Amino acid sequence: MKRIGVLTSGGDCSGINATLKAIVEEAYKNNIRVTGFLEGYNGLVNDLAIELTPMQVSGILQRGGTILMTSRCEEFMQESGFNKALKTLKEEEIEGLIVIGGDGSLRGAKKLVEAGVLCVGIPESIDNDIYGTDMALGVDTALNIITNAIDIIRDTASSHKRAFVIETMGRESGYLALMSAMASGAEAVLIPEIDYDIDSIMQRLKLEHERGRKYSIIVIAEGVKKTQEVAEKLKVEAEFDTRLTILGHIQRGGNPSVFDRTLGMRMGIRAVQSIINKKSSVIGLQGNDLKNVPFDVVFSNKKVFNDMMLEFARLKSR
Ligand SMILES: Nc1ncnc2c1ncn2[C@@H]1O[C@H](COP(=O)(O)OP(=O)(O)OP(=O)(O)O)[C@@H](O)[C@H]1O
Ligand SMILES: O=P(O)(O)OC[C@H]1O[C@](O)(CO)[C@@H](O)[C@@H]1O
Ligand SMILES: [Mg+2]
Repeated sequence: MKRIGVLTSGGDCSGINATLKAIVEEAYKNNIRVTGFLEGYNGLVNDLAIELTPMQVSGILQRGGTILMTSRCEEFMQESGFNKALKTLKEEEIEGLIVIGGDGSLRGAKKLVEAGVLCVGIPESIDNDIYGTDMALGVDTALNIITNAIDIIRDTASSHKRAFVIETMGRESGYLALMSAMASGAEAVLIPEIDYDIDSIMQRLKLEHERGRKYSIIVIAEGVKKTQEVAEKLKVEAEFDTRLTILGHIQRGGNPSVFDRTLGMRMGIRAVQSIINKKSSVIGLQGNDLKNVPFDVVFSNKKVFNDMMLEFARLKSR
């Protein structure tokens, strides 16, 4: 094998650059050269190719974002764009492709496999909504940022006797909200996966305030789509001095945690080895081990919370 390709697609996260460094170094160790496609699938559709050498990936390990840039590419989802992507892979003499991205990007990778491309996916998305891996790349860093932000908000909430409604990202997944609520000791959490009862939450919080609690933190996953409504209710009906913080894109940047650096490097090395062994699959972290999970398995199952997390969510959502 002489040359492999790599691209990063969908929302970025921290840990991608560490992964790219490991991919290039592992490939060079095996006398394989690496082409980086810029801007996700747009780089395949429009042949935006660059040579990635060990020199180019030195000093990037600790940086957030992706040096390859990323995008959401509509054209790739259409037949004409997809065919252009196949043509690029042929013309650039790519013998295997590594796709680093979220569930959408991996669906794209699955289509490439079905079209005969040797392709390995690295699950990367702060949403942690990909079946077959306990953790996607970037989740741990995002959780650390969110938990740190909630700790900071707690200081001001407690000084002012306020209720704070904090919205996390995650699309349809409540993973970030639930885990950060647990890690920060939030009083309540609302996620799309679990039925919630806002009136009962308000009653509980009011009772706690009567007993001496001076502030409340309510974490809401963006997928619930009720953040404004809940904040308004707390203000008007519960008469809490309420503030709303939407954390937004600070959840997606910053230096990767040690966990994401090492996860990315391990997944990167495994991805190159899988390409060499001609194993099209998604690299999943299961327990402490990496596994090659077939694309079909990834997309025929839905990621769910374990019983303990579900119990915690139920307790905090009423
Ligand atoms: N079903 C699909 N078939 C082919 N390509 C797809 C498909 N879904 C998504 N893609 C490609 O992957 C790109 C990224 O997908 P998407 O916007 O869903 O992000 P993602 O990879 O899930 O990452 P994240 O959700 O973390 O932002 C799309 O813009 C498109 O180019
Ligand atoms: O950066 P964009 O394109 O606005 O996308 C935001 C979305 O991407 C994610 O950060 C990752 O999928 C989601 O949590 C969020 O809903
Ligand atoms: Mg996604």
